[in-house]
Amino acid sequence: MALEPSLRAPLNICVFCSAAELDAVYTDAARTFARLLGERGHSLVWGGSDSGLMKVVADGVQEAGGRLIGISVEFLKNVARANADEMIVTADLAERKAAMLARSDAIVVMVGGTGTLDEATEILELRKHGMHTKPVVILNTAGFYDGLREQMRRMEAEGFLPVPLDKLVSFADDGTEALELLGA
Ligand SMILES: C/C(=C\CNc1ncnc2c1ncn2[C@@H]1O[C@H](COP(=O)(O)O)[C@@H](O)[C@H]1O)CO
Repeated sequence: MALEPSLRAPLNICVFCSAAELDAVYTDAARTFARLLGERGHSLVWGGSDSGLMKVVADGVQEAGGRLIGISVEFLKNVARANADEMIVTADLAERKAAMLARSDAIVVMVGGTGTLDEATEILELRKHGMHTKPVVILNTAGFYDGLREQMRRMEAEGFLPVPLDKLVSFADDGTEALELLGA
């Protein structure tokens, strides 16, 4: 049975998402998710930048009262958000992904490009090998990840995955479902 919101422990939720400026179909969904996250007292762990969807999510969490934990990287530190509650600067992308995972209780993958895909696949690969057990949810706004889900189902059906797909990752249609899947 799901716990009442007031009884749920606040989580550090890591969000991977696009650094690009996007259509309202994506920004509206990101704003809604970010607001829920902040209102429920969770903290956002994210790439630290103040651009694109990353900014939309950080703004939404902060405006709703949530904490911001940025994990930037040396070559992008000049575009890091100024008013995050914490900002860590790592030496390179590999160190950054490790720090993001270490600081998080759960991971949500929102719409994004190669940067987001790189982060998502690394986190899933580590989970596959039992290097962590943190839940990973793909927020499939407007069916953006339908193709990826199809590909992963094929990997599972044809024996490419050593663990059942549903033990590796869950897909959510919106922010409410994503938090529900995390019990958050
Ligand atoms: C505004 C400028 C650069 C900002 N770019 C990024 N800042 C911080 N983190 C980034 C940036 N680009 C990629 N990342 C990380 O990858 C994910 C987004 O990548 P995508 O390819 O846009 O999906 C995101 O989760 C970040 O952690 C100057 O041009």
